[in-house]
Amino acid sequence: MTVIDLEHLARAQQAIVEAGRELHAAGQVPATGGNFSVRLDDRYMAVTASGRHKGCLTPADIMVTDFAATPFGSSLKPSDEARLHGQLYEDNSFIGAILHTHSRAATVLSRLESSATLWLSGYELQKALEGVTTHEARVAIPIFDNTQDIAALAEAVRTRLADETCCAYLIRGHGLYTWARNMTACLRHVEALDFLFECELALRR
Ligand SMILES: CSCCC(=O)C(=O)COP(=O)(O)O
Ligand SMILES: [Zn+2]
Repeated sequence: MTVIDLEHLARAQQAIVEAGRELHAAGQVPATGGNFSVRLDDRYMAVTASGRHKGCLTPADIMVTDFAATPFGSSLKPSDEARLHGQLYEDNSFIGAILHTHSRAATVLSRLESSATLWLSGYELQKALEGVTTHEARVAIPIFDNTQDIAALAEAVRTRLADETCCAYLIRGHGLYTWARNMTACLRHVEALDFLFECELALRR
């Protein structure tokens, strides 16, 4: 029988509500863009329901699904992109939180960069990313073409990330996915990556 730790769920919901407020205020999730999740255990996640405005979430907007995005104990519709979250949790036991954002910089830069990888190097702030210790590192951010076929995209991400170490990917003309061991580190990734994307855009102008 499946048992969800309700205290853990309540903490996850609160972390997601607060992340939504912060990210909306920072211009990272305009309109109803973006979706967020927190791992509950090795099968389930707390994830935003579809179509919610991320700046004014309440705990009731955050539901439980398994990693296949099947709702558990809820009649809400999960995020259209919930399977992208589930795929990352399935394949990476260290991941505790995932944020998907739709900033202007991520949207524009992923369209300007026509190759399948955005390379970041030479920035002190890249050390805000997990595992990066020097401005001299070359940080790869994979770029996937946008699609409405989320199951196919999740498989493409799975295949590519099996061979590459990274802490984020871009979907072209769409936005950013980033992950970390917990929500605090994940929020830091969003802030740092968006700063780096803005820098890249300025350099390419
Ligand atoms: C208006 S944003 C289009 C859908 C999207 O890309 C997104 O991030 C939000 O989808 P969700 O189903 O999670 O609300
Ligand atoms: Zn999106």
